[in-house]
Amino acid sequence: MAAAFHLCGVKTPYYGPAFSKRSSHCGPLRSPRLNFALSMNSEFGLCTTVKESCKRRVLRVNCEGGGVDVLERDETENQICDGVTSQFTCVMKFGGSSVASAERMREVADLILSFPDERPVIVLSAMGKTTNKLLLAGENAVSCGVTNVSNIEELSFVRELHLRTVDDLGIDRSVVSAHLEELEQLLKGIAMMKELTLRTKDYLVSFGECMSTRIFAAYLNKIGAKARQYDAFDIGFITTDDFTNAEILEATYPAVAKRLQSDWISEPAIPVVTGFLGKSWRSCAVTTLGRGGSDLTATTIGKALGLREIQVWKDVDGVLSCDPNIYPRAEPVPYLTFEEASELAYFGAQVLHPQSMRPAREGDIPVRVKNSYNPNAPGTLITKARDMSKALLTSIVLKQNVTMLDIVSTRMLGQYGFLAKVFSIFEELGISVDVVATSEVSISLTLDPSKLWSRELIQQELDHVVEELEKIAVVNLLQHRSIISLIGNFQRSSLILEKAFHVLHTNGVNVQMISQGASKVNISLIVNDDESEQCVRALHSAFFESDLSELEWECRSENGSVPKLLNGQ
Ligand SMILES: Nc1ncnc2c1ncn2[C@@H]1O[C@H](COP(=O)(O)OP(=O)(O)O)[C@@H](O)[C@H]1O
Ligand SMILES: N[C@@H](CC(=O)OP(=O)(O)O)C(=O)O
Repeated sequence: MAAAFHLCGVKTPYYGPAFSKRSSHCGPLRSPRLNFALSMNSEFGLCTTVKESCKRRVLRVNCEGGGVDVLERDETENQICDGVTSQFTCVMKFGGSSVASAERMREVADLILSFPDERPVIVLSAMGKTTNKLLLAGENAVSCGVTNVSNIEELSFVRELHLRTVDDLGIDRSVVSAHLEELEQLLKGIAMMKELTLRTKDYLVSFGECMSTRIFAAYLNKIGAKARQYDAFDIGFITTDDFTNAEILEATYPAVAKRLQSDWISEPAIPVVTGFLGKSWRSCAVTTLGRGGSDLTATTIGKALGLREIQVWKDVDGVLSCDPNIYPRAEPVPYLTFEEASELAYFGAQVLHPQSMRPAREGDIPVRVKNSYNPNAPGTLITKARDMSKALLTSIVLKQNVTMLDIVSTRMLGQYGFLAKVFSIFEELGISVDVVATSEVSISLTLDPSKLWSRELIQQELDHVVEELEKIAVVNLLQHRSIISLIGNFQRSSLILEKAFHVLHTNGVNVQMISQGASKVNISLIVNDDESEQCVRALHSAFFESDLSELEWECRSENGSVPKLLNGQ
C-alpha cells in the first residue's frame, strides 16, 4: 500500500461499506477492520474515467491523516479520458448453459470472434451445472468423513468435466489442476469441521467460475485471440459481507474500470472475467451475488466502463412470454423496458438475475438477451423506454412455493400505526416482503422466498414471525401459494384484468389476493400452488394465442364489466 498521498481537491467522508459518490467531508479511520478495507481500496488504486462526464476521480487513502480524500475534476482534455474509455465496446456474458462443454466453448469462441468490430469484455459463469454440483459436494462432505471425500460423486463429476474439457480443447491440464486439488482440500476441511457455513459455500462455488474462465482464456490464447483471465474478487468487485447474496458496493465501478483499462493499455487482450463473484469489504473473503449473479457482473462492468451495449447470451431466444418449462410455446419478447425486465426478474423469471437491471438502468446502457445456440435470432432488447402504444401483456411470470400471511388487527377501526407496526416486525426479523394488499385494519402479504428459503431455520423463523405479529393481530399463515405476475402495459390495466379474470373464472380458479406495484408494469395474483401452472398456461393461451380479438375485449371492457379489486378476498 502506498504511504501518504498529497492530495489537492475535496475532502470526502467515509460512510462505511461503500465510498459515496457524492461525498463532502473527511472521516476518520474507525476500526482495524475499516483500516483494512481502506487499504484494500487504496490497493485497487481507485482512479477512473467516466465516459459521459469525462470526470476523472481519484480516491486514495491518506495513511498519516487517517482519512479518505477525493480528487475530482474535469478531465475533458486529459488523454486518459479520451484514450481509455473507448477501449471496450460491449460486455458479452455467457451463462453456464452456453459454456457447458468443450464443444460449446469452441462455438462461443467462434461467436465472439465473428464480431471483429467489437472489443468485448467477456463474463463467464461456471460450466453447465457445476455450481449445483459443488453445493451438493459440500453438503455431502459435511457428513461423509474425511477419508471418503475423494469419492464424493459430485467432486468426481466436476473433476472429470473440467479435465475432459481441457483435454478436448488441447489445453494443458495445469490450467485447472491446482484449483481441482485445492477444491478437494477444501471439501476435506468441510468434512473435518462437519460444517458448511455460507462463507465456505461461497468459496466452494467460486471454483466453478475460476476454472471456466481459465479454460476459456487459455483456449482463446491457443487459437490466437489474445485473452487475459480475471477473478472478479481480485479486480475490484467489492461487496457487502452477505455471503451467498452479497450486494455490490459503489467502489466497485471505478476500481474495475481502472484495472481493465490500464491492463488493456499495457497490453491489449480480451478480458475474461468470472461472473457471480466478489470480495467482501469487511472480511476480504470471496462472496457470491446470488444464484444467476453473472448477469449482474456483466451489467456492473457495462456501467463501470460506460459501454455501448451489454449482451447476455442464454440458451433461449431472449426473454420469453413465460417460462418455457411451463409452457413450451412461449414466444420471445422483442423489446422490454428496464422497469419491465426488473419486475419480471424479481418476480421469478429465471432468465435474468433480479438485481441485474440496476447498473444498466443507472448507466442507461441497453441490454440485449441473445441465444448462444441460435445467434441469428433477434433476442430481446432492454432499454429505458419503448413504444408501448401497441403493447398489452408482455410476459407472465410464476413464483411458486410462496408463503402468504393474512394479518387482521385486533384493535378497532381508525387505529393508526398498524401498518407501521407490522412492517417494523419484518424489519427487525430481517425478512423481506414481496406482494402486499392492505385495508385500514388488515393486511395480506407474501414473504420473499428467495430470502427465506435459502436459510436453514425457515420453520422456526416463520413461527417467530407469527408469534411476534400475534401480539397485535390475528394471523393466518398460508403456505404453498404462488404469485402469478402479469407484466405489461397497465395504461390498459382494465382490459388486462378483465381478460385475466375471465380466464381464471373459466378455469375455476379463485384468486386469493391481488396487488399492483407502484411501478405500474406489474399486477400480481396469488393462487394455490397446485393450480398455478394450469393458470399460466391458460393465461398464455388467452393473451398470446387467442382467436378472440382485442377489439372484442376492448368493447366488453368499455361496457363496464371490470372487476372490483382491492383485496381480492
Ligand atoms: N420468461 C422467461 N424467458 C426466458 N427464459 C426463461 C423464462 N423463465 C424461465 N426461463 C428459463 O431460464 C433459462 C435461461 O436462464 P439461465 O439458465 O440463467 O441461463 P444461463 O445459465 O445461460 O445464464 C431458460 O433456459 C429457461 O428455461
Ligand atoms: N454459476 C452461478 C452464476 C450464474 O450466473 O450462473 P448462470 O449464468 O448459468 O445462471 C449459478 O449457477 O448461479
